[in-house]
Amino acid sequence: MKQTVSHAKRLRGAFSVPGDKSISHRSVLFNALAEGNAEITGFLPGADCLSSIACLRQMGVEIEHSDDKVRVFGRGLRGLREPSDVLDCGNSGTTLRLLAGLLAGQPFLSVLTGDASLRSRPQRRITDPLRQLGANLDGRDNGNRAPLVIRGTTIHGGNYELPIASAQVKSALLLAGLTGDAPMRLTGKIVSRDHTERMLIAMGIDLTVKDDEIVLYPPSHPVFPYPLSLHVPGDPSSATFWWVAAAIHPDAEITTLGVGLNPSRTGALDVLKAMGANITISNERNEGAEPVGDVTVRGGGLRGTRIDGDLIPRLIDEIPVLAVAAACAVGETVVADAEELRAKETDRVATVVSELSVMGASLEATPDGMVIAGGGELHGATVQSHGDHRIAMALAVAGLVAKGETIIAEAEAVTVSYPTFWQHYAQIKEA
Ligand SMILES: O=C(O)C1=C[C@@H](OP(=O)(O)O)[C@@H](O)[C@H](O)C1
Ligand SMILES: C=C(OP(=O)(O)O)C(=O)O
Repeated sequence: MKQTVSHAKRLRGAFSVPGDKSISHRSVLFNALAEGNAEITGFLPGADCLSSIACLRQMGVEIEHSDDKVRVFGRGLRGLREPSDVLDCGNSGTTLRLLAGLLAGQPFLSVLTGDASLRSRPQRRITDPLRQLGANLDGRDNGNRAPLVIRGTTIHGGNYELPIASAQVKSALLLAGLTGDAPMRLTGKIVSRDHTERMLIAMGIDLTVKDDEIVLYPPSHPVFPYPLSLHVPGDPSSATFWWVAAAIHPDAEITTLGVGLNPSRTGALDVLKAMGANITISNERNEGAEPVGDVTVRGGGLRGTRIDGDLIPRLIDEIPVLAVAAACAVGETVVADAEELRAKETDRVATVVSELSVMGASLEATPDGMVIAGGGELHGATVQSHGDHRIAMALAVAGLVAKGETIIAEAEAVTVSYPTFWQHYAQIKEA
């Protein structure tokens, strides 16, 4: 599908973005292992989370789902059954990697695959440590690419030092550890989004988090994990599209209501503040295990900044749209230490640089990020999402300030994480 977008005179709106993708995945994956039933509201009905539901159903988990409401009938840590077919994770890295950990300790055979993008993404980051813990799994390219084949077995606890700050790797190992025969201790780069830790603790799992280590003790009593009913907060990664839209537009005021403000996810807010954006946070509260609030951004000028180091895992999925902010800012922005961008749905260094260049931005790829000159005027053009949801939405935001019309090819990719994106896009322009 091609979507044509054009310059907006003004932007206004106050609305809730859909539920957090990371928490939605975890809400169904973890509750499938619970001893009892859980009700989830605010669930993200995006294609990625629907892949998680479909895979769980293939393993005998009963799940009722209607729009943003989900009921999961937990089967306990040892109640899943062998799927009779390959498990298709679609476009979702989170589904594939968390399931690989979860299935490593289940007593049956499973095969995990996905679409062409997912099958091209690196998996040794999970297969290597899982093998070290005793898992029996393999895949194409010596275990580095899906399809992955898992012959479930007893997982041994032990120590693993995480070489990359990845919540997917951390979560895969913790899920494998749940059915292990000894405690699992993770050290190294353990600081990344921490929804798994928060949720497992809330489900009664004995898990301790310190500055330099996470230790998980496999539950010894069959009442664990408890089911966890929850309301999923709005996704800050989705809200960032509107925060940037408002920040780069001279006549804008947009409020995103009930957005997750977990500090491991708010790097984009910190960067926009450092760039001089006019941001107000109100109504801060806790919902379940997560902090939330309302975020209002008003239009104004931005200046260039540096995005690197510890900030990167706190905003990795927001970099495509932050690049749009940087292209509209005065002065240079440098993104560094972000080689992980190259291992997402597309090589997001390459796709951001090629598509924003077509719109007149002046930016260059580096091995671990990009340098964006800033200050240039964007103009409409025909651009490609390359089937990547975050690239499609970042280009749509650029189109709000570009001169003339922008045509975005493969714009349907937004359904992966934000199925109502185009409705909200129309609303903020018409309000
Ligand atoms: O754990 C998660 O829910 C996610 C972790 C991040 O990936 P990495 O763990 O590969 O950094 C992120 O990019 C992805 O969109 C969701
Ligand atoms: C990288 C992403 O997701 P995943 O790894 O789950 O495919 C994303 O949503 O930007």
